[in-house]
Amino acid sequence: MNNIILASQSPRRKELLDQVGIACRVVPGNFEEKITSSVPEEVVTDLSRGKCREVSSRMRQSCIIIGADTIVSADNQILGKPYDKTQAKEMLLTLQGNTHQVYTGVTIIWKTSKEIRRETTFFEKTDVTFYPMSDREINEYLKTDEPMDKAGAYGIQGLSAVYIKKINGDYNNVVGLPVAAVYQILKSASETYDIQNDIFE
Ligand SMILES: Cc1cn([C@H]2C[C@H](O)[C@@H](COP(=O)(O)OP(=O)(O)OP(=O)(O)O)O2)c(=O)[nH]c1=O
Repeated sequence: MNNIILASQSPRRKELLDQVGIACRVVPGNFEEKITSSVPEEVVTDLSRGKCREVSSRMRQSCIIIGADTIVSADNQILGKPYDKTQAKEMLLTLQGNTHQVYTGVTIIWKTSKEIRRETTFFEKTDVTFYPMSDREINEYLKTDEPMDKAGAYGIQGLSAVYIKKINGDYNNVVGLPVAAVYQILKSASETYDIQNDIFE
């Protein structure tokens, strides 16, 4: 079982897996992302499970499917990707000068052509502290379009890096995938997998 499917259109997640030598194929999901809880860890674990199961249900060969979801939790609010620039500005005003949490939920499914053999879901949390941003800086950042496809309306890996004072936790988790935790889980699963019989021992 080494055919890995990434159930995500996020280019960052694909880059992170490529970076560490985990070869995968992207199969974009059709899962409707609805936030049904106010508890951040529940939101990301539920959405990652939904994305992963939806893609899994369409796979007809033995494979491992990875699904993920990232949100920002700040000031008792859950911030996903902004709908428009006005909402992106509101998000950045909330984050600047404060510490918030970034949660990524990950679900991994191991399946044969016939059935699911194993499913694991977990989440990682990273604290991110922003320097204060002036109104001019926020408006200039919004002109770049970088915020629009990212939870919390910023990309730590991009131009907004100049506003990040410190982080506590896994950096890659903020970018969209805690790739070290994913690798550790794949490694321990492969150690218990009986390739002859297509089962976990
Ligand atoms: C906070 C933060 C988020 N992000 C990104 C990671 C995710 O791609 C995105 C959150 O949206 P998600 O819904 O988690 O993922 P996605 O829409 O990009 O892809 P898919 O639903 O197909 O899996 O925000 C960054 O790239 N940098 C950051 O600093």
